[in-house]
Amino acid sequence: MGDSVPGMARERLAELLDASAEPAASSVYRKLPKTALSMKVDGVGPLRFPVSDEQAVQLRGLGRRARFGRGEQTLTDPEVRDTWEIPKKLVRVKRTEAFATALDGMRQELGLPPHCELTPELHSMLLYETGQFFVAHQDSEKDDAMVATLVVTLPSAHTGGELVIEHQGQTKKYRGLKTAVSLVAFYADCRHQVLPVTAGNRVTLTYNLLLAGDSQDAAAGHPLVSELAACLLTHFDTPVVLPYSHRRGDPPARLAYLLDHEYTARGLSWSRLKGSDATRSALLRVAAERADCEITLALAEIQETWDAYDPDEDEDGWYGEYEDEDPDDEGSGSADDRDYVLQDLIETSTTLAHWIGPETGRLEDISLDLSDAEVASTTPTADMTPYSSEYEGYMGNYGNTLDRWYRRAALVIWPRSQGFASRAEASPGWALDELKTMARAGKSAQAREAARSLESFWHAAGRYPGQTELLGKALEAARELNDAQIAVMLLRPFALERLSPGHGPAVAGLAAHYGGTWIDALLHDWTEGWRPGSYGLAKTPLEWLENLPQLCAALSVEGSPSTEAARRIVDLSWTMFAGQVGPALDGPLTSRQASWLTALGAPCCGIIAAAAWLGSTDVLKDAHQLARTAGDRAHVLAMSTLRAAGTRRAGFGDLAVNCAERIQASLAQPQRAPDNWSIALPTECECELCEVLGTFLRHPERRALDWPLAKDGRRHVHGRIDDAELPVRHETRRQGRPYTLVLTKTEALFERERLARERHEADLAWLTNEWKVST
Ligand SMILES: O=C(O)CCC(=O)C(=O)O
Ligand SMILES: [Fe+2]
Repeated sequence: MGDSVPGMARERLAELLDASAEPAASSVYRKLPKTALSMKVDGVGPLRFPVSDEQAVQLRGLGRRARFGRGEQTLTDPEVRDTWEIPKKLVRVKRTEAFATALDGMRQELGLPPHCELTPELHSMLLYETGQFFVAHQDSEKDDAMVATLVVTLPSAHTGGELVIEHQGQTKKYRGLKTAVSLVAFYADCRHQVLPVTAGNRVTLTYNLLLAGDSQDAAAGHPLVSELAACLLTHFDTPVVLPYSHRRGDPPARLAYLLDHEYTARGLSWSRLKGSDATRSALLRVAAERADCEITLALAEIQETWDAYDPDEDEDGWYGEYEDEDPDDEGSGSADDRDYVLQDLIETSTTLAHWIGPETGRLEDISLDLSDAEVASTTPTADMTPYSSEYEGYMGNYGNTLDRWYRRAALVIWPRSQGFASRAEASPGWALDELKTMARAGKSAQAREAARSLESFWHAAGRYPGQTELLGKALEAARELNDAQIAVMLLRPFALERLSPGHGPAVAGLAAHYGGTWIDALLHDWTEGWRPGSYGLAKTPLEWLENLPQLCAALSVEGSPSTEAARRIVDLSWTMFAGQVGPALDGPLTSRQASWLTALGAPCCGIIAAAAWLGSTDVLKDAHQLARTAGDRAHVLAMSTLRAAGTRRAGFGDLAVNCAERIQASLAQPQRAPDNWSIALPTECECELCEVLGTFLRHPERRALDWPLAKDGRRHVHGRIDDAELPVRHETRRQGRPYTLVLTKTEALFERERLARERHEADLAWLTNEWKVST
């Protein structure tokens, strides 16, 4: 089977389930000789077939107006139901073998498996005289086992009185006979009615048909089961074709078969599956069992991205030229999802978000991304109704796209032999607990083998939600498994910035157990994402750096390898921080730079405090070096670091002194003369335009410049002024060709310098008070 075509088994399975969904028939008919049944009614005696007018009159004498149910009530209303009901206790029916045989044939035609049996339970005997009827209704299921109704029409001369049965838009009509018994059985969800009798009398017996045998077992004998099981075996035995290559990978780890009805997380349960889902699930459960697989119910989040367009959109409207000052029009449409024309499906992503825990039987949150090779469905997702959608105008990568989000229930199936790995991928926290429990119970070899089975996907563990808790569990399991290699495998996917002070004792324990070299290698792996080119100073590491002192304190067990680990963590943190910040300290201070550097104060303070506490002199030396970098940016960083530290503290002394000196030097500079309008342009560009701009800006008296300049030139000059946040207003006078760029120096030039002096004075006073810096 290893060389089957990938994906074929999945498609076949979906086709088979498509065919299975509809029972062979929803109502079935049999005609029997009048000898198939004999009856006696107390007060009338044995009935003779066809039922004569005289016996009909006698029956009517015993009858009472038939009731019908509506909600909780039982009512009589001749507008709804006009028929006589003969009290059941007066009625004796004897059914022959022929009757039983007919019923078994009907069972089969209704699509119920052979090991199941339909047991008729007499519900009522009814007499419809000329003109009587029963309007359309659905029978209530009076018994949990009731699946259908059987109507037996006794032989009698009559016209009209047809039994009309509807199901899924189809209508069937059955009529009674004068000389034979007719049987009609129909599923309980069929609507049906009795048309008015136009002549004679119609006499019927109605039965509840009870299904014996488990409804899940009901699928056991189904002819499709063995083929479905074969599809599963092939699916789990056929290597997938890897995307973007023609190489074969491993066979799929699981199969998720998407169901057709909607379910809420709360409403998801085997016993409440709707319509065709119930039939298909019952079949797949039996097939999974036969193929030695495990199966559970899950909820999937699906996102489809379609290449789409809006038929109403005027094409020029999107791409028309616009002047540089005009705001860029947002391309997102607001029209209804169904107004767009779908072209190609670009991408689908399917994630399982919840499932019924295979062991607990309770709904659990999980997060498992499925590959296309792991998903099958009979109804394509595009035929369902999305719960949300979003249209995006031209973005560069594709043309216009329409994203749609759906929620679908799914049956998730995996080979029992891979049960641990398969479940671990969906809920890694469960897996880690399980490993710990196994190891603690003395089943070390088994636990290690189970842990090794995670290797192929465990690298993704660092992306699961709830990292702090998960890392805590991984640290525990890594210790219990008592195997240095497996421990690294379990821990490697996490990142250093996931480590919180709460993890300290566990890490200290691991370092003591597996040794300094081991923990060093792990820390190296954990900072993979910190190296240049990975990502900038994202939010999490910044906050994490603030808490470094607490983490180091938690790690520092006297003279143990974990104190070394703490030092190493501080080293790595400083290298990352300095690598990111150092090169950015050069250049003018804009408001954007200032707020970025201000936010870096607390993280920088975290590193210095931790380094001071651990006595990491190299880090401290380096930090002070960085803070002494020339320019306003380094000063802002140094000041905000001191502000974060709050008051005089070990490790920060040099920094405070250095800041104070810098401020004093700045305040010693003469103030700007009130008529000096000279502004420096940062030297970043040496083009001709910037030369003109620079000359104008430097000029101590000139305040305004009228500059005829074409669009591209104007845009460049705007850019320079805005980027450096210069106190210069720029406007375009739209007259003549080219337009004229009008530049005007503003009063902000003086105001800013005044504010800067004030800030310096305040900072100096604070440094003198809090840090005891002598001035
Ligand atoms: O008399 C019949 O044919 C059907 C009666 C019926 O629908 C009922 O009793 O619910
Ligand atoms: Fe009925």
